[in-house]
Amino acid sequence: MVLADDVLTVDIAVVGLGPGGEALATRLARAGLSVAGIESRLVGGECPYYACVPTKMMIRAADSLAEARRVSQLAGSAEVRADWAPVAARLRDEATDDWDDRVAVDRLVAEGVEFVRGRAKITAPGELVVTGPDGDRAVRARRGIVVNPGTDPAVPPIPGLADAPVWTNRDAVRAEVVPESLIVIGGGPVGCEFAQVFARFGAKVTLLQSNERLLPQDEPESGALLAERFAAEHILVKTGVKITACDYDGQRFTLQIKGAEPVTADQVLVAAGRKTDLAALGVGAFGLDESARGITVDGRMRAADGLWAIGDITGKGAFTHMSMYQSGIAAADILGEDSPEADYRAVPRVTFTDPEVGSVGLTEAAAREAGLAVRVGLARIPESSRGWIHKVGNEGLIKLIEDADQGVLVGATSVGPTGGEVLGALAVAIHGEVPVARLRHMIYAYPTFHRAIGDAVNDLHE
Ligand SMILES: Cc1cc2nc3c(=O)[nH]c(=O)nc-3n(C[C@H](O)[C@H](O)[C@H](O)COP(=O)(O)OP(=O)(O)OC[C@H]3O[C@@H](n4cnc5c(N)ncnc54)[C@H](O)[C@@H]3O)c2cc1C
Ligand SMILES: NC(=O)c1ccc[n+]([C@@H]2O[C@H](COP(=O)([O-])OP(=O)(O)OC[C@H]3O[C@@H](n4cnc5c(N)ncnc54)[C@H](O)[C@@H]3O)[C@@H](O)[C@H]2O)c1
Repeated sequence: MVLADDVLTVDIAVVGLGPGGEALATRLARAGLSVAGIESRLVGGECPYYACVPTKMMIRAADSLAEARRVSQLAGSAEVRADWAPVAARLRDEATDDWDDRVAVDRLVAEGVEFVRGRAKITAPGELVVTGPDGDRAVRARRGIVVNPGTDPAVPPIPGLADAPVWTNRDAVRAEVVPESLIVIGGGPVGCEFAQVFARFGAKVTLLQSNERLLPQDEPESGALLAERFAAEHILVKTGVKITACDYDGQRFTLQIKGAEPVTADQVLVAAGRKTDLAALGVGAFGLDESARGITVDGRMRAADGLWAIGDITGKGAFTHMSMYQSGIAAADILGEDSPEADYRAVPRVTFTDPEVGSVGLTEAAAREAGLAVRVGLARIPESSRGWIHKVGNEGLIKLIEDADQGVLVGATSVGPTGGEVLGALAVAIHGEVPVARLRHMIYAYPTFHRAIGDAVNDLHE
């Protein structure tokens, strides 16, 4: 790298070090390129500090409480007293180093990446200005710029909401105590995961969802099943609601709801989706539309000549595994390596509620909308041998979507106690285009949860 006139000149600048950006900067530096890694908050991004890792630790703890509470129906008796303190300590000490990225920064620097702390704005192709704690720094990237800026929590434009001390996911993972009562706004993956965790730790939870169902990106059967479980755990779910105002009196929050009674709680958690800001990133310098929600990329992650984009911003699925997948493809393109282009036919996603909700590929509705000759197969986990043996906590299902013309699966859902793990087999079937006829003659181990896949295959019908 060359420093001239206070300009940091490198081969590649990586803006935003989420999971994919961090991996990409490291890989390019290892390959011998000079790389500037630019991060305004924490190296590693949302996933290790505010999202996947801390929330899954919370879920692990909450699930252990739920299992202990099931003892009375299976194995005697157990007295369970929830305590948030070990969870808060684990998130602070084990997961996030008290939300400190020193270890990650040192690792990056040891790999040869020039780390720049600050917010980058692209000013021209190959040129950026980074505004950091010590002022502005110019960066020139000779071969191009990779953006991995992720998203921020969106707070809906409800009067009074933005001014009140509501939580987003970034506050909820730092909670030192569980509120006595909690309103969760949003019934997507974030809202559902947090609602169940805090309810299992004793909060009286009300979940307000504008859509008619929970997890609207998934099959309707999944959301319905989750709603049943939430009801059994005394989580009050209201769907199809329109929140019209938020009042905060210094202690309690009251949300006004159109055509219904207001709801009051000690805390509000906003989990209503994510937002992006392409103007702040300056991608207009490459001729891109800065009012768009995301950045369109080709199969090699190219957004323009000298600009690559990876992660949530590409709109291909807001998951860490997507960020990492696209990171590998962009790296291969930059390094001139031979690599297949991106293939999004079998994108898996898992919401880690209990039961876990996993899905891959197309939903039934999406397959029909695409004009495919759809056949659907369904198997209920409680009706399977393993489900019956498992007894309490056995809710779940397998739903398969076949393209009958091709004789292959194009979509699948796996809900159940290990729904996310069972999903692996279905992702292989879709990704590998395994003929349904072959799946029908496969041997599924007895008595596993995944054996229900065989039942769903046998159920495939128009
Ligand atoms: C509560 C929650 C739970 C989740 N759980 C899961 C899960 O279990 N599994 C899963 O696969 N996914 C999960 N996700 C999604 C996952 O967190 C993201 O998909 C993942 O972090 C990948 O995002 P990314 O690579 O696009 O960028 P991010 O992780 O969002 O990182 C982007 C980084 O870029 C930085 N940045 C942005 N703009 C600039 C700029 N101009 N200059 C410098 N730096 C900048 C930001 O500070 C940030 O650190 C969850 C999300 C949430 C909110
Ligand atoms: N396990 C995982 O992989 C995981 C977990 C959490 C999040 N994520 C990813 O993070 C992203 C963000 O998740 P999310 O759940 O925040 O967003 P989302 O967009 O998936 O869901 C937000 C929900 O909030 C509802 N909503 C929006 N405005 C509302 C309002 N004013 N009142 C009531 N409800 C309202 C919507 O109907 C929607 O269902 C998703 O793309 C998801 O894939 C992944």
